[in-house]
Amino acid sequence: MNFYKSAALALDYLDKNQGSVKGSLAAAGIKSTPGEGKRILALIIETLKYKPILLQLLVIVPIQSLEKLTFPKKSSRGSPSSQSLILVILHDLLFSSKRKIEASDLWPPKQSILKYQTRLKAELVKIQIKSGKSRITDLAKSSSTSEAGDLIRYIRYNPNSGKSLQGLYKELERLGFNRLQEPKYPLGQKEYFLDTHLNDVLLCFHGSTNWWNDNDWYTDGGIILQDKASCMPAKVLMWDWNGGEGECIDATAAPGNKTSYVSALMNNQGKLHAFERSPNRYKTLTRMLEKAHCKNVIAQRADFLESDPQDKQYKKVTRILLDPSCSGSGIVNRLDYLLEDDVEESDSKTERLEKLASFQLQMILHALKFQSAKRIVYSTCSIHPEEDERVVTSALQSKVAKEKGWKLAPRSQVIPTWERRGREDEMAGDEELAQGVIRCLPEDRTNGFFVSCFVRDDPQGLSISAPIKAEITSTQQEQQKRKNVKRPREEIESNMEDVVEEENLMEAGQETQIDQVIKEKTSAQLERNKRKKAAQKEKQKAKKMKLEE
Ligand SMILES: C[S@@+](CC[C@H](N)C(=O)[O-])C[C@H]1O[C@@H](n2cnc3c(N)ncnc32)[C@H](O)[C@@H]1O
Repeated sequence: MNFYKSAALALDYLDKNQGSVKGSLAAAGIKSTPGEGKRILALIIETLKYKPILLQLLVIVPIQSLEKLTFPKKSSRGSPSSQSLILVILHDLLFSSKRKIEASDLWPPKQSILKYQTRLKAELVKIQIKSGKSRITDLAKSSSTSEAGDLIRYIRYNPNSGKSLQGLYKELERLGFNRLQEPKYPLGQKEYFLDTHLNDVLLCFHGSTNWWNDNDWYTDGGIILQDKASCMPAKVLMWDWNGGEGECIDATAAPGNKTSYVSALMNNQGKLHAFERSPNRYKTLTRMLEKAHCKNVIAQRADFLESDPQDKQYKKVTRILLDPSCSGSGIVNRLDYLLEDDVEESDSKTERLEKLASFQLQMILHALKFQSAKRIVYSTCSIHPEEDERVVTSALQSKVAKEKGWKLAPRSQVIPTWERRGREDEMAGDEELAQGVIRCLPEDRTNGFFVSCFVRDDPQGLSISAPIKAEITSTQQEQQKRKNVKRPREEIESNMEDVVEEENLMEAGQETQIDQVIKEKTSAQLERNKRKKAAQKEKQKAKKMKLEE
């Protein structure tokens, strides 16, 4: 295979699964000689360094739509996506030492791209001048979000504080800040703009800014430091909310940034039930809610899985936020994770992901049972499909989801203007489902993140079938059993604090309807693992035999 195609395939794999560059070659099924392998690796790493600039160029010169025949929207099986192929070829044309595409002049992708080379080079020079770089290769560094100039610090305005947004603008004016009407990257030290997806509440500043230190706006809870992606679940949850609708639950609340945002979107009125299981984190939650002036939150140190969905106190709950513990793989420092060799790690990593996925599914299935719920947002700060699309797909296929009429909200209700959507091939090839969910990656200037939203029309009008009734009555027994089960899990929470805690996951022999779904999923995953291990062993054996020859 042409080495551009191999590199593009590996890029596709990385975009979908993350992991190390080295691992991506093998995982994408790319066979190469050692020399070739090194060349492909170098091309992938270099392309990733320049990817934001290359994407910027492709907005100005949209090669894929200009050359649809060469670069189709859907690539054939075993071929790389057109975007990745364009990226690796463009890299060589614009940034490699020879500044040329190393392929036959008759190769159609080369011919198509060369048609635009004059324009591409001119636009690149414009970007270079605008960013004040003396050499084109310096653009690689400035495109990295690890450089403060391109990093954005997000500030959420908190209306619960009683302070006005106009007051915040005034304060910023006093401090010498200039509000821009449009996003700009990199931002100047004294510039800011309103985020285009959460425009009325999220302010974007230069990465090195820290004007809030010792400022009353921060100490009085008028602003909250919160990553953009972490604001999305609350925004999606409260879509089309009107105060008279009912109450809300935040099932996994600490440290509480999403809770306080939901509270603000409820105008600090009505009731928001917040669960937090860990005693220490519960303390943090209550401190945080106090600082954020939340008056409508009823916080309890309790396990959400032990709550009774039929309990009278939750009768009015129509919306549930579910942001459970996850691997935290979305919280990454750009390219660092790509360079590590993770072969040794992969087995325990898979196991850990499986445990997390089972727990996450269990949480969703429990939330789906709440009698009046009609909107449930499930989010993670993970970039692994195992914790994201696959968990959502399993939940949709569950008995409780089917019987209670749950489906996935359409894109129009889930921040439709956000471009990066779900991975279709991780959702049974269903484009509509994939469009309904949101993914964020560090190159979007956010943490890696995932947001999905389950909806149903009229929970009150649904008649509860006999098997579901039985499931409901067994819930309390399940809850009692769970209290005695010890389950290990590592957790990294959404705002960059690492927390390792022991927790109950599952214990053999306690089979409920929920556990059955989880078990099915887990055994399929274990089977896959077994096959992978056997293949690895075979490979090692073959290698050893070769050496002995
Ligand atoms: C990812 S963090 C939530 C972050 C939070 N939503 C925020 O934005 O600030 C997950 C939290 O859920 C809590 N948790 C995990 N399982 C739980 C359960 N079964 N019931 C209640 N809380 C749980 C963990 O202790 C942890 O504090």
